[in-house]
Amino acid sequence: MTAQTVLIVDDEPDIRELLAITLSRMGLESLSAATLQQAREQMAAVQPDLCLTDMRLPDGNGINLVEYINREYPHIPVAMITAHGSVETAISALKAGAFDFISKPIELDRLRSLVNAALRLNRTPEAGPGHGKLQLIGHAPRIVALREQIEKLARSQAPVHIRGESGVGKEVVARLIHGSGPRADKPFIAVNCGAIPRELMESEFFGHLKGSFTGANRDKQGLFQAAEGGTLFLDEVADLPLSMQVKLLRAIQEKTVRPVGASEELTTDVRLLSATHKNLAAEVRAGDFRNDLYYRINVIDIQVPSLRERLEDLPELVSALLARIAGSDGGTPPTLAPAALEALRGYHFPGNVRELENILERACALADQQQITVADLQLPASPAPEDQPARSPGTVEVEAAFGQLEVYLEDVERQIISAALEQSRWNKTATARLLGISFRSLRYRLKKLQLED
Ligand SMILES: Nc1ncnc2c1ncn2[C@@H]1O[C@H](COP(=O)(O)OP(=O)(O)OP(=O)(O)O)[C@@H](O)[C@H]1O
Repeated sequence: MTAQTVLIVDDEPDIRELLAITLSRMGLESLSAATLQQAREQMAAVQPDLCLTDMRLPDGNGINLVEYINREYPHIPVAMITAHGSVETAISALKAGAFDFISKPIELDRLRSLVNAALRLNRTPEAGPGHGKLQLIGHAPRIVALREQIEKLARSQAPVHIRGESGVGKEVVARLIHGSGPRADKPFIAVNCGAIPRELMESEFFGHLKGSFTGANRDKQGLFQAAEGGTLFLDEVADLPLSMQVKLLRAIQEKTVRPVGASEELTTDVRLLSATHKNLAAEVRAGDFRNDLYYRINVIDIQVPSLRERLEDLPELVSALLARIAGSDGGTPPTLAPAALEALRGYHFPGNVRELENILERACALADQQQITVADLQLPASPAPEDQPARSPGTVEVEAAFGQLEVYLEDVERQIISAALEQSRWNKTATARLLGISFRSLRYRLKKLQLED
């Protein structure tokens, strides 16, 4: 088998040499480039298995190279070498599509584990959401797009924050990101941050030593240690008390944890995924969530649509869920009478897929025959108008546009672009990606709408 090849892009010969020696000890070949231009040429000529790039290059910066590789060679992982303590660069690199980053001075152990993880990516033939038993059911355009996003994110080590109402499948998404990536054979540990008593939080996350507090009768491993090499999924992360947020931030920044009662810190290698049904940005504005932690965990942000927004998936979800329910009883799945499906279509599902699952489970128990009727569903009455979910502020006001359609549309466009810019922290590349338009198109619109700074 021919050795795998790594392209090293750095203008400092010493660093190139150090990296090349380490890689050759791992049985890998390396190529080097001192400039962006040389890197592009090498990429075209050789198509390496991994690219490691420095941030500052004589003819541009490493982020440009990350973007270029992602566009032209999306199957080749690229990692960024960042200056010590340069959080912004690391986060920009991850947002631009880098699979991971390593900071200077380069620790060789960390380099080896990064390289191994990157090379494992190319050897994960079954990679891709949906492998194994777990599946994101549905074919609505937003679910199809989400599936593609999961596949991409599975290849990266970036922290991902998953937003969405209760029961939409945020944990399913997190499990798929983990299960489709290079950490798949390592643990996936999910924790509901709202369910841990405050006084036990530190010990739950970081572990404790026997005797470190009353009731600590033996050493206990924390969640970080349990997730070592794998993924820690912080569900309902907005519910973390502020005191714990500081400690978590430190653990993420330093990649170390200290069990309660221990004097030594332990290094950790854990990918963080998080989720909440709350608006985390609003929690930050209200002072209930630390801005610095938000910035760290929300490097990539994805939204899972509510069931109301993808009702076209109802038939597929219903039959998959009925099969799942029947499977656990060992029987043949019942079917849904056409009127029952219609009734479900008219329901607003505040609890989303989880609620659908519960409704069907109850209906299966109630149904006399193999077919579920409207009565078996026992759907709650429609909520009073004041209980209905608030209409989105972006709702079209048809009459306001009469006589001034262009002005109205530009105003809508301005609001959307401003919100996207804010969400992407004014990173234009990320904003264009979020909106699904090209960078050039975004620049044109910013000028047209006078949003340029
Ligand atoms: N697209 C989907 N495909 C298959 N099953 C789904 C899907 N979405 C949700 N489910 C199922 O719905 C239930 C709820 O999903 P999950 O726990 O992932 O939701 P959640 O958004 O994390 O909820 P919460 O906010 O309450 O933690 C699970 O049983 C899950 O298997």
